[in-house]
Amino acid sequence: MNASLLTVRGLTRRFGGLTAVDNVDLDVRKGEIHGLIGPNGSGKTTCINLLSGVLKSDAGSVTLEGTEIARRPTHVVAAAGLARTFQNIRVFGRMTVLQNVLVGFNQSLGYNLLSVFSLRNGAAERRLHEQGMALLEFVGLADKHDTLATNLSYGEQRLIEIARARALSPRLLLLDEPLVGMNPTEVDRVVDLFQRMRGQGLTMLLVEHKMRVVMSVCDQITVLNFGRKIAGGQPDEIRADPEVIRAYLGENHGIRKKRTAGS
Ligand SMILES: Nc1ncnc2c1ncn2[C@@H]1O[C@H](COP(=O)(O)OP(=O)(O)OP(=O)(O)O)[C@@H](O)[C@H]1O
Repeated sequence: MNASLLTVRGLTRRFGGLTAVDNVDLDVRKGEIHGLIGPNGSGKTTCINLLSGVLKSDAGSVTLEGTEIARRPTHVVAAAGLARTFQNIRVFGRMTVLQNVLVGFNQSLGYNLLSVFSLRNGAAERRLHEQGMALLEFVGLADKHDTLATNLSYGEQRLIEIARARALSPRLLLLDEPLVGMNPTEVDRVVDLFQRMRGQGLTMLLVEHKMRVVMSVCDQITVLNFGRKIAGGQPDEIRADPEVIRAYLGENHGIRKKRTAGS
């Protein structure tokens, strides 16, 4: 069994009288794709926001390979090796695809944005350009590197986000509903990408409602309901868990219909 990369104990966050994340424990092992699932409003995105430093927890510890990152600012968490994508796509529409990825390097290496974009000077800039192109090659967007991001499809913009997150050279990548709004071909493409990223040793925590995908790509799954962890285990165990079926899987087919677009 691989060592734990991310160890979460007693993670708790309240919004007024509502405990959105309630004493959650989570272990994400090195090299695995770990699914975080549960009904709408069960606390998944709040968890991702707590882990990535976007929100501060009220209680609990979060360690990434031994480094405590709970309640630390986002840039400190990113520097510790945690990157994320967002439920609502965040690309810079008026920048080219490559420039969007280079922004990721800017965050990770402390490069000055101007020097990142004036890719004409020294060897460092050329190297950066090559690394950005390699990331685009990996996600299948190299031929569109010079296109404005706004002109790409929804699914392709999601790939830009993933490439940009990888520019941080993360040890753990948090993916918050990366497949929302994608057509089946795009879904298959991204699932293949996840598998190739795992093949390269990248560890991922995946929040996703598409159970076909979760059950086929995840090594381990944690299930939340009303902010609490109700189950954890391999896909087969989760699929057969009566409480998970009652709380979530039994009604899963209706979930996407109830949700509003892009939420
Ligand atoms: N900023 C906030 N202020 C108040 N309540 C919030 C806030 N963010 C989330 N909540 C509440 O916390 C609970 C958990 O929400 P969260 O978005 O984490 O659930 P989720 O499992 O990600 O849901 P979904 O699958 O719909 O994305 C919900 O009841 C939600 O309304």
